[in-house]
Amino acid sequence: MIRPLARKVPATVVTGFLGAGKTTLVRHLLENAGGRRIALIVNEFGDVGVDGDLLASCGAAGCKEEDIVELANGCLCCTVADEFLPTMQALLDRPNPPEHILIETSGLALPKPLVKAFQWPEIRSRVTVDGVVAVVDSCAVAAGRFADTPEMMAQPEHDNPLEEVFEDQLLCADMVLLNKADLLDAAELDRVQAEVAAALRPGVKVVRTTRSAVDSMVLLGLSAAAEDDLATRPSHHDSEEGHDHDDFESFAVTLGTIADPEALAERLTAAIAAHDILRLKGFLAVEGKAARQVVQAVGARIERWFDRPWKSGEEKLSRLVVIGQKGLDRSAIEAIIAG
Ligand SMILES: Nc1nc2c(ncn2[C@@H]2O[C@H](COP(=O)(O)OP(=O)(O)OP(=O)(O)O)[C@@H](O)[C@H]2O)c(=O)[nH]1
Repeated sequence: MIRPLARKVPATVVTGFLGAGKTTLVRHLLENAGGRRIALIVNEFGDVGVDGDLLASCGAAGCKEEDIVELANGCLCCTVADEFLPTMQALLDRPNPPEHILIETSGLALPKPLVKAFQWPEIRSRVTVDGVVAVVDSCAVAAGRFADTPEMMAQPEHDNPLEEVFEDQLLCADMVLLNKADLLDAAELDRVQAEVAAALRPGVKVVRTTRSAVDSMVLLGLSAAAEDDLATRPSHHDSEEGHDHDDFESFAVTLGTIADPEALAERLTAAIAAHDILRLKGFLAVEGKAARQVVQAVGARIERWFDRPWKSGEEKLSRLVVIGQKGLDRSAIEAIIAG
């Protein structure tokens, strides 16, 4: 009897700048998996694993803790050989392998080196990149977050690290979500769409979303085989062997139990306004509360909610990760946050 060739396991790479809505998308996909067994690989910038932790506690039927793998050591696009390939192999070798693999990259990762890793002989015959999905913070684009400042324009050969990362993510995409559509009006969204479309390969589908809500059947079935057409996906870093993230930095702020979370939120707002903080996120232990509070800040916008009770034996600590471009004044930011 001739056995049919085993179908390759599709993998979706979720890219997008810091705070665009990648974890929100992953959660939406897991909640709408339609019974599919999905494994998730999460990589974050900064040493506090907020995304994986949030997903592990989301309680969605398609989201089992053992199916979430966190790759914490640095950037996924730079550690493919040491971290990513063994992780993929281990997932594929499971007695009950996943039917789809989702990879949430850090907001500062370049997707192309990761897609390239799918050409490695060890995994090439077993898994394919079904699609690269770029989540865009439409609000940040509208605010000119990725555009050159007049000072940058004044320099003849200027680099804008934010713009380069953002463009690399768009240039590699098979599908783009113009997310946070709820925060803009139609005319602003039209402008954002025109700006984003200029950086896309021909034929890439653009969808406007709020809270990354998109049809999971469409998004998890793009059949792009992206590893086979890398030449059509240019990158600012094509001529480099690897790339580093020297342009960006992060640090964690650890606080005890917070008596007045409102006052802390005001101090966070003040710190974000006074310093160029791109992203701030983490968990708070609030005095008198059995549940931990999630803090999510992207630019000036801060969201907070209680997600789950502290587990017994878990250290009740408040930890926030702060991410920005190189040169953040850590002690000044810590002083504002500490109050
Ligand atoms: N108003 C609004 N907020 C959104 C939307 N999508 C996500 N958010 C919020 O934006 C913040 C960041 O969302 P995440 O999904 O964590 O973003 P991310 O891309 O995973 O962030 P990093 O992993 O840190 O790069 C959270 O506070 C979300 O609740 C949206 O469509 N509209």
